[in-house]
Amino acid sequence: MTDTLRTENLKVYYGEHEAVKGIDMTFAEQSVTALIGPSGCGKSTFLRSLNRMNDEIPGSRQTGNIWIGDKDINSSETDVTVLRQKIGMVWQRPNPFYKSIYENIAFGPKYHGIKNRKQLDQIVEDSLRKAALWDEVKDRLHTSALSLSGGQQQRLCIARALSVNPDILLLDEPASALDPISTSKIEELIGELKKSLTIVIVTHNMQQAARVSDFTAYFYLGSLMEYNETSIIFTNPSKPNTQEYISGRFG
Ligand SMILES: Nc1ncnc2c1ncn2[C@@H]1O[C@H](COP(=O)(O)OP(=O)(O)OP(=O)(O)O)[C@@H](O)[C@H]1O
Repeated sequence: MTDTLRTENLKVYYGEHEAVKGIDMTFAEQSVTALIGPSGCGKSTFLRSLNRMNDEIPGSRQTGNIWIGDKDINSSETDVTVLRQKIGMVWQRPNPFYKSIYENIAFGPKYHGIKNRKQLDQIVEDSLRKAALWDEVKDRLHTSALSLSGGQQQRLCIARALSVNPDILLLDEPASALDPISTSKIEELIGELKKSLTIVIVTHNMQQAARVSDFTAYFYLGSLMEYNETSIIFTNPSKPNTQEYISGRFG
């Protein structure tokens, strides 16, 4: 079990613009939570705040709290590198390093001090297996990661995040740039990974949210409008606005 991730009155600003307006959310462990809502409603901004990726955006600032257990991730005691090891992130476009498949996975563990070759080999194999990529790449580990297909590159990026043993994985539209077969592989993988991880996924694809998530949060204009079990959000939402969005009437 990991410590529960929770936000409390979280607000995120870009300059004067309040992009995320006071969100209180608790994420269920070993579950998938989908963040949905029309373009510009603050899903990605909220997601990025969860492992302090917004720190990298000039002009962005935040108020409120993000807790992991009883620790505030924005406290001055937080080591951001360790935080991002524990809360990994995968972006919309696969972004492997310009290195071999092996080195993409070994990079994080090496950075965190693992030097033993056998141990690294094992981590590389385990991570690629967990990301359902091992069988496809085991004979070409030392070729460039850029020689992989887009779908394979995205699973490589998931393997890279897994290599440092995270508790939480943040996925920002991880399959939106992929073909249907690669997309279903990623969805299957999410189903496997949630057995040991807490997953938060931003998606524009309503079928995907319904298929992969246990809980769904509907955002609108920077506010959290509705948050419940996915089966309830998709069959009996409490707000008309949620119903209109999920049935494709806007957004
Ligand atoms: N780097 C940035 N600088 C300034 N404003 C930004 C920045 N990133 C996002 N915003 C603004 O913050 C608001 C929320 O954007 P965000 O990307 O979080 O929404 P989103 O729901 O993820 O949208 P999409 O579904 O289109 O990706 C928008 O008004 C957007 O223009």
